[in-house]
Amino acid sequence: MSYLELKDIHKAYYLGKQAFPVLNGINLTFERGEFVAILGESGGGKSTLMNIIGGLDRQFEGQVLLQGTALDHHQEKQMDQYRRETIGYIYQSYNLINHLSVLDNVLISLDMTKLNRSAREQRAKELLAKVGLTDQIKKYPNQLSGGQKQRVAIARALASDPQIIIADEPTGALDSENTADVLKLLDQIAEEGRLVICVTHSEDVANAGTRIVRLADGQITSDDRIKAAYPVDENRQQIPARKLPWYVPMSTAFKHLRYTWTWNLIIIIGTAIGLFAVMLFNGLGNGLKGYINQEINDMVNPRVVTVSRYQKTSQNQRGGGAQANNQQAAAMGVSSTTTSQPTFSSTQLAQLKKVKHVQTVQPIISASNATLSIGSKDYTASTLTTWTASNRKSIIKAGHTAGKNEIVVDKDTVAKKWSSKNWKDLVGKKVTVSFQTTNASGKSVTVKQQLTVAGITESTTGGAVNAVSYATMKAMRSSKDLSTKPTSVAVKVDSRNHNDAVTKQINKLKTDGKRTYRATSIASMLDTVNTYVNLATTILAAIAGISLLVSALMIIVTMFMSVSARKKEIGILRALGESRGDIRRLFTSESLIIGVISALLATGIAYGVGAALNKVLYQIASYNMIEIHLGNVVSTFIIALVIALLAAILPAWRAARLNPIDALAAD
Ligand SMILES: Nc1ncnc2c1ncn2[C@@H]1O[C@H](COP(=O)(O)OP(=O)(O)OP(=O)(O)O)[C@@H](O)[C@H]1O
Repeated sequence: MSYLELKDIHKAYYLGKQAFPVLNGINLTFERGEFVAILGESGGGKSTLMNIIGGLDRQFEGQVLLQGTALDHHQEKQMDQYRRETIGYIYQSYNLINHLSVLDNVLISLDMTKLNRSAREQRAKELLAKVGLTDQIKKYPNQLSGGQKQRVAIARALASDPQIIIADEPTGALDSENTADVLKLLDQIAEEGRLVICVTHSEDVANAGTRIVRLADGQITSDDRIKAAYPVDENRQQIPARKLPWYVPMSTAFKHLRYTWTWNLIIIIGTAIGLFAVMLFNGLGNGLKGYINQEINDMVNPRVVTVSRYQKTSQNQRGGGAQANNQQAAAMGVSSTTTSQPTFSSTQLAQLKKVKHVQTVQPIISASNATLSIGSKDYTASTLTTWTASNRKSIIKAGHTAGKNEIVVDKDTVAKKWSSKNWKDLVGKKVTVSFQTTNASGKSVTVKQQLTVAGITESTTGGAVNAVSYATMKAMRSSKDLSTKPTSVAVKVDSRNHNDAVTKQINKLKTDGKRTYRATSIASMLDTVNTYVNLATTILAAIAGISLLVSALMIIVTMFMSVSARKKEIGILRALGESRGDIRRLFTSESLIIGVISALLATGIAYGVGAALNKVLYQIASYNMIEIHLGNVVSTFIIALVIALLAAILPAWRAARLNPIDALAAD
């Protein structure tokens, strides 16, 4: 049984339906320790035969047997393994990978062995020393002479310790001195017990071997042994091979990106700009939400739920926006209720107090369209209410909260109208408050009382706040024999988190099977505001995201260009034994690396620009308007990776589908 046997190999190329036969029944046997020269005219089919032996060509008839077992050229994985474990290639045009250093060119083959990292590096260095290139290992192929390149190729062919070395015109591009060196190396390789098959059309080269096979018209015309084959040490252990680990294509991709960094930098910057815009808009959305929430919380206590008696009005039935406005106003403690509204009994106040998580229950009485007369001038307070826990003290911009026979008045609609410059001076002035209401028997009654201005309020969320203490309101109404029962109630909850639960609970309370209360909380208003801010932010981010489409297209174009420019590399890697999956991983990794670097750059820019904008905006709003959260960063990375992955699919697929022989023939 021969080590390698070719049985009746036929091969024809087709142009359309027309066949051009190249090999017409080749029968040959080879043994290890031989240095076989296949000699023939140019175009005689030598390279075609080598591609069949090397497991690159699958379109032929006949059999290739390795140690008596026929190879199945249609089993892609089996052929990948065969090339990886058994074959080492040396080409006339060297076929080194330009973006890898001399050492890396050799290591790329060693990555498919089970040697550990340091052993792989040691072997690569030893092989490079053997071919006389110890000083050149850090250079790149374009920094070497032709002879040096071919020696790197020889070291690479030997790296994975293959039993068969196929050399296709290895000296075709070399001068006589380098030719002699290369032939000597090939002879040494055969002497080590390997099978060297060298294609040539030079008699001199052929004579350097142990056997000459002549090929003409697609057939063997002679087969002469000129020297005895070298003995083979059967006990010699071959270095075990393995599939390429997943991280190697990634590191090769990184090396390629580094080698072609200028072009890639442009793509990365382009992609990063789109990602940055998305991140910044999201950050702005967070900032705006935070700002609005803070502003509202500064003015209204979010732990307060405002409760009025439930009335089934025509507005309720329509569920119109006016009701929502009333509810919001009520939530701010600025109830627009009128005296004709139902009031709360003490039992009902007690019932509310008993609701779980309720801390205090504060009654409110409001009056509509009160007139505030200061000196000879009249001002209108659309609502005069009683001060409760729902009002933040921080809305008082001058003076203090209203005590007995005191009032706090709105800055814009009262104090500033009184004096636009010296509005603070209104504190301490006397004001006559009057409003009309109806008594128990339905008669119109005017309530009028002189009060002192205790403070001036400013609220930007719920309109004007004109308020007296509950005791003052009660006294004013008692003087006219009017009811002093509350028209609404401010319910303070033990924690903000229980706000919703309490609101729901109160709304569920029933008397005789009918709903009793309508509870509204500032939290629901904040929810509405947040929904709108989220919507606006998402729209802005989505518009910015359109630029990411351009980024994706840029990555696709780059990847396609990269595949076209690196066809030869793909062919070389396939010849070394890399699978289609490895090639796909190589280009996908490259795209993913572009995505990750773009996302990193975008994050850096976003934080930088965000900080700069915050500096400016802080002067205006005293708030850091750009708040980029970790979640925004994570989602940016996810977006970048998804884009990169999608952009890589087609180019990587195309690269993996390339026929290795066509790829190797690329310029
Ligand atoms: N992909 C192909 N499609 C069509 N014909 C091809 C193809 N590849 C090679 N041929 C033809 O097959 C024949 C054998 O080519 P091959 O490259 O095997 O010859 P060779 O002996 O190696 O030549 P050289 O010494 O010039 O490299 C040539 O006539 C060539 O034109």
